[in-house]
Parts: sequence; C-alpha cells; structure tokens
Amino acid sequence: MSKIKIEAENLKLFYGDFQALKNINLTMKEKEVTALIGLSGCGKSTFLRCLNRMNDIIPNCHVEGKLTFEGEDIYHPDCDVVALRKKVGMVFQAPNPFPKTVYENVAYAPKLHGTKDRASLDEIVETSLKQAALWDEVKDRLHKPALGLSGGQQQRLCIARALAIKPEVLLMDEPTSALDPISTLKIEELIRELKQHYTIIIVTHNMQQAARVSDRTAFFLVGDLVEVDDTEVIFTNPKDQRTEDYITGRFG
Ligand SMILES: Nc1ncnc2c1ncn2[C@@H]1O[C@H](COP(=O)(O)OP(=O)(O)OP(=O)(O)O)[C@@H](O)[C@H]1O
Repeated sequence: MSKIKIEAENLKLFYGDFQALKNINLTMKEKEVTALIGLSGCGKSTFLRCLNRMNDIIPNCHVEGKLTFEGEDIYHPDCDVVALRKKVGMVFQAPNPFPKTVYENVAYAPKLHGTKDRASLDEIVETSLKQAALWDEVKDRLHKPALGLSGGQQQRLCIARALAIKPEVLLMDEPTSALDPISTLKIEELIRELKQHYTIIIVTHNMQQAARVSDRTAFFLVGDLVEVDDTEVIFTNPKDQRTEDYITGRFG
C-alpha cells in the first residue's frame, strides 16, 4: 500500500466571492498517477495549482480547509513555499521553453538553486533529458535554441526542466492538449515510466488518456469532487450517475 503524498481535507477555494472549490477531500498516493477529469471550468486547474501554491499570485484568492504534503500543512504561514515548489514541479498545457538553448533550459533552475559547477550541471542536464526520453534526440544539439525543437520535443524538454531540480511530485495541466497524437503517446509512455520515481497529478480532458495513464481518477463537477476511485472502477463501474454520464459522453 503506497503512502499518502498529498491530502486535501475539506479544501475550499474562493476567487473573491466566487467559490471555485467547494469541499474537496482527496488523497494522492506516492508513485501513483492521479487524473483529474471533468467539464471545463469545474476547478481542476484551480485544484492543481493549490498543490504548489501557484494560486498565491492571484489577487483575492483565498483557501480554507487543509492541504498537506507528507503530513505538513502546505498553507501554514510557516510553510517554505520555495522549498514546496522545489518538491512539487509543474508542467503546463502549452510547451513553454525559455528562449535559450536546450542545455540552458534544463540547467536554469539548478543554477538558480545554487549548482554552479559545470560537471554537476552537465550531469543534471543529461540525466533529466534521459528521464524525459529526449536525450537521444537532442544530445547533438544541446547548445542550439530550444524553440527550434518540435512541439512534442519542447514539451518533453519542459518535463526535463521540471525534473532537473529533483522534485517528488509532478503536476501536469493538460500536458498533451497542444500536441499531435504521436507526441501525445510519447508523453503518455513517459508518464508511465516517470511514476516509478514520482507522484504525478494530471489534469486531462481526454478520457482515454486518463484511462491509459492513471491509477486513480477524480471526477470534478462545478467545484465539487463527485467521485474518486481506481481508474478502472471509474471507467467501468462508477458509483455516481453524474460520473457515468460524463464518461459516457452524455454531458457537455
Ligand atoms: N484567476 C481567476 N479569477 C477568477 N475566477 C477564476 C480564476 N481562475 C479560474 N476561475 C474560475 O474558477 C472556475 C474553475 O476554473 P478552472 O480553470 O480551475 O477550471 P478547469 O476545470 O481547470 O477548466 P478547464 O478544463 O477549462 O481548464 C471557473 O469558473 C473559472 O472561471
């Protein structure tokens, strides 16, 4: 039985007067992939952003309830947000490499966190690119602009960039929605590899993708978490009628 990595208890989030998350209770286990599914605007990205306190930068946004990372309260005033974000990395919807070289993209965060020595940086760059299944494709163009890579390669580079600071959790917000089917399958394969070492939480609109890559699936509906279970159960025998309606395409 894997241990609980992140746990939300009665988590509520407000943008001003608008309540975007109602009362979320969800546990995410270590080295599992948890997929967050649901209609547009139901709060999946909002929830994901709570996990590394990315919502902090949104004015008038406040959170109630409890969210813990290995038992430590993420929203406690003493929580070290820089340390939290080091442990909880993020990959966004559209690939967003910096306008720098492939090498500099991966070395950027480790340098920022104090790694200066060239041999260590070389090692981090190579390991991260290998873990992101990109090394073979870029090893001869490490010092070329990252923006010259294909969209799928750029997204794997963004994954390598997130891995470079050795996080424990990877948050992925629709990481394949801007990619073609082949690049999408590569990222899905990668997610299955990465879960041997990382806890992954992925937002996806693609239900086949949730079914292919995740161990657990959570179905959100207008700010509520309707149902969470093993992915197989959600897709074959959901308990809530609303989940069934969603996965069978009767909603939206
Ligand atoms: N910065 C913000 N300020 C105010 N309201 C916001 C903000 N961000 C999101 N919302 C609202 O909160 C609700 C949840 O949005 P969120 O982006 O989390 O949904 P989502 O399920 O991720 O949607 P999608 O699948 O379209 O990305 C929506 O009603 C949205 O309009």
